[in-house]
Amino acid sequence: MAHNSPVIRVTDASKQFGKKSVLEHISLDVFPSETFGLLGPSGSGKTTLVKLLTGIDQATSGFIEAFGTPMPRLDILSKIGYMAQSDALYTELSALENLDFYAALYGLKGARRKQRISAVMDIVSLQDHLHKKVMQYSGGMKRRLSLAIALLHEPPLLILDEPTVGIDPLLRQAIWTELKALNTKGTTIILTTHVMDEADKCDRLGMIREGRLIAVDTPTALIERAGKPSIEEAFIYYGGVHS
Ligand SMILES: Nc1ncnc2c1ncn2[C@@H]1O[C@H](COP(=O)(O)OP(=O)(O)OP(=O)(O)O)[C@@H](O)[C@H]1O
Repeated sequence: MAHNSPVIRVTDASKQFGKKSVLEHISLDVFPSETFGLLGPSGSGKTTLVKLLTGIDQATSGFIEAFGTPMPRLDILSKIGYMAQSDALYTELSALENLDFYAALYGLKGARRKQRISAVMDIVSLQDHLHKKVMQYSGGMKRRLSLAIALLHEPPLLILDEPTVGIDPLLRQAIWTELKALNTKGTTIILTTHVMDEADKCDRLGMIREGRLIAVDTPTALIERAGKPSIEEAFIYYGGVHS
């Protein structure tokens, strides 16, 4: 892993909603070509943090930089592929019409647009459902289409909020193979997950508990430090079951 300039730098970032403190003093660097996983119990602040990274939301205090530029910045958005937890799809349109819409937003045209749409639909195994209306898609198919859209413009940074929820194990494995291939080509990936064998596939993990980043390291080092035999048990340990 090349530890040159970070793709993402979070410096002492906190986020409050009204009086409620959701993220507290988060500092974190994510480096080029890393797969960085954010792991933590439900409600711990993972989605809030990824929204700060994409510039969708702003920190109450502290700094977020992407590609060396303070966020939020509109021109940085083209470098980020974001897959939100709730799908941003037009359900009354077909998958192709959705893909065309996002391709136009990203400035993909002509043969290149066609080629990218075909490539991303292959990755998520939805080629046979290209012309189907999204309202006829299952929940898992919608997640896969959302992932396809995030990959469309080949962004150097992918931010994926629970990308494989509702996706069957075989396809999940295929998607991971693709994500790892993108990693090898230089794409940086930040994702949130609850799935333990996915956490294990990350180069590094950040464990969040009650809005605080309590541990950041490789899965192996986190397991060793917790003195537990598996990521699952280390997760429970860091998740606050220990006193
Ligand atoms: N817009 C908002 N206004 C008020 N509170 C919010 C808002 N967004 C999130 N929260 C609160 O912030 C906390 C963290 O939420 P967040 O969605 O970041 O957690 P999470 O770790 O992603 O959870 P999950 O794994 O269940 O998706 C929760 O208590 C949530 O209720």
